[in-house]
Amino acid sequence: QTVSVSATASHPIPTTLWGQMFEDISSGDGGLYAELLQNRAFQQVTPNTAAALNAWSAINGGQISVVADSVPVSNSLPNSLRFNVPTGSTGQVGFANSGFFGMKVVASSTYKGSFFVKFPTASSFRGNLIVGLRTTSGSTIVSQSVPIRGSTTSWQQINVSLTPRTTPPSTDNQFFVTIDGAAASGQTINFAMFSLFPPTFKNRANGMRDDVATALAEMQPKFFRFPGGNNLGQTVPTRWQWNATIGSFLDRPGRAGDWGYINTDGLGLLEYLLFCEDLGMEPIMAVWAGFALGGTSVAQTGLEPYIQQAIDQINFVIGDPATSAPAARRAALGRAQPFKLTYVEIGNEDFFASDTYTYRWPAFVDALRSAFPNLKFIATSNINSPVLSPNPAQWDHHVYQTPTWFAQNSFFYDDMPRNGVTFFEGEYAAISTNPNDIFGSPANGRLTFSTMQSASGEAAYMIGMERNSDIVFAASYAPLLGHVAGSQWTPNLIAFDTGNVYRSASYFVQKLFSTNMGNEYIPSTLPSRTGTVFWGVTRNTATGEIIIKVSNTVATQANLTFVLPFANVATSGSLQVLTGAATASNSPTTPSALAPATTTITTGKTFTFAAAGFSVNVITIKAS
Ligand SMILES: [NH3+][C@H]1C[C@H](O)[C@@H](O)[C@@H]1CO
Repeated sequence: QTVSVSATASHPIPTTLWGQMFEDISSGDGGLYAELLQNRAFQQVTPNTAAALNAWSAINGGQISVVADSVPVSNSLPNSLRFNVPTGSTGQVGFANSGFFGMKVVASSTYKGSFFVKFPTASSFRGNLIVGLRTTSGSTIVSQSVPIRGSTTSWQQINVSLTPRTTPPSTDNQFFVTIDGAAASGQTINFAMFSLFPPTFKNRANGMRDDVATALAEMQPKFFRFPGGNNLGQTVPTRWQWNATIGSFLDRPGRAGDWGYINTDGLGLLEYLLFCEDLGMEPIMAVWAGFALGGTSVAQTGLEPYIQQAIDQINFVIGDPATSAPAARRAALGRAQPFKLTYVEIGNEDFFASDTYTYRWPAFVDALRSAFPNLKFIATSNINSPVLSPNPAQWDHHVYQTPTWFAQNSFFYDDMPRNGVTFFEGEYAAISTNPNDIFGSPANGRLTFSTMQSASGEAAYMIGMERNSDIVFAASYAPLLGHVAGSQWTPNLIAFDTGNVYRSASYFVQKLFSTNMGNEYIPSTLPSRTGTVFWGVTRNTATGEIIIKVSNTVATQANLTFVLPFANVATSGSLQVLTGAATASNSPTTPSALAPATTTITTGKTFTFAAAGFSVNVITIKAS
């Protein structure tokens, strides 16, 4: 196959083309968000139930229960941990938190802990709490003594700073609080709002888990879609609400998330926005748009308060503190300057409620567009079905399919009309090899981790989106992150457990495209729509490099001859290649089965290239 490359670019590559979609789907709390304690503030639990004590356990006979405190630590956090030392206790008595499937502890790292404590009734007790980290088998890793007294009947915040000298043998570790049982026999002490942070990404307070955030940063993503996805809201009262996710932890009630567990909302709107800036990403921010996934749509006559809440959410991001209360909240939290925001998504997957989207879309867009005329609003129902008014200028298209589907739909956007409407491929992934049961179980073809076959199929589809990036302005694989021990969805771009991060085959494909984007598209001989090998050419005008991406989606090697029209073409270029067996994948048991390799290849005005079976290739050549 000969590929003739054009001398002139057809269109600029949008700066936002490759990015990340994020929602908390076993990926926020216990994942990207660095808080180590699970159920840290007993949010949204029913007092006096075993479930309320999730992740908490007693030590040496300590009696613990979650109670609705008569004087809670804050209005948003009505529950406390009631700790009673049985009379006749001996030895250290207390309780522990098991984190999210344990917690990673590393020597010489400093773990910053805090909690609130009070005696519900005054007593003459004076003594010390021992606060620290221990292995699940009970041996202390590091601890600190904290004096308390029974006269403290109002909430007192305690802060500890724990720096272990040794690294424990595993991640089976706990945070603990104990007291001398004999000295404290019969005492009752209340606790609230625990928190324990390891060192975070860029050392941000209330920040991100360093190894996970580092893996995200390595992709050099250009946008970040948040906070959902489904996690926008299963019911109207439990929807994501921006104002419940900012400020002090004491003011964040948490919510029942859409994936079967409580979201602390410690990872909130300001944390998302700061993370966008830390990684050089533009936000693509969703507003809840009157449809709850459980099936409820707010009636047209009842939308106003939710539209106002969306306006306030946007004002928190870009408003003027002098004229907008939500913007003044942002300034009071230390950020007077507005954040960069171009795109706002109206809802999520509203094809589940197209009938009401026909009135919800105009209600939100008309109000938001008049409040923020410079923003672009993305519709989330099926493209032009139903027809919406006003006609959306941006659509969010999602597709989960087989590897073959992606290879066969590399030309998905080639036939779209060029009429000013642009597209956000907000979620796409090859998730099953079974076209008759895409969302089924692993026994029925569902992928647990992406494979070389799925990643090369996705690459073929991405080559198509790059070719059509005059109308595709952004695309992101989904879901981005998932905890291997408790995920609601597979495959994820990045899997992680308590101590490790696993970069998938698809992760390396996303990274290859995002770190080798170029800034203009160079047309070339089109691949066959029904073929199995796909290629695309871009140029980086700053470096004078031609970037050729090739995806071979089948086992047989593909031989290509490239013909470049440029006067000067380097005789050698760099090749970054990800290749392996069709079913090869990176997983906890085979964490580095697949990794890109960089070599030098012979290039020139005309050169041949052999694309290995099941391979994704990026060739970079100096040319002018
Ligand atoms: N059902 C998928 C589509 C939705 O937007 C996401 O929350 C889910 C996983 O990426």
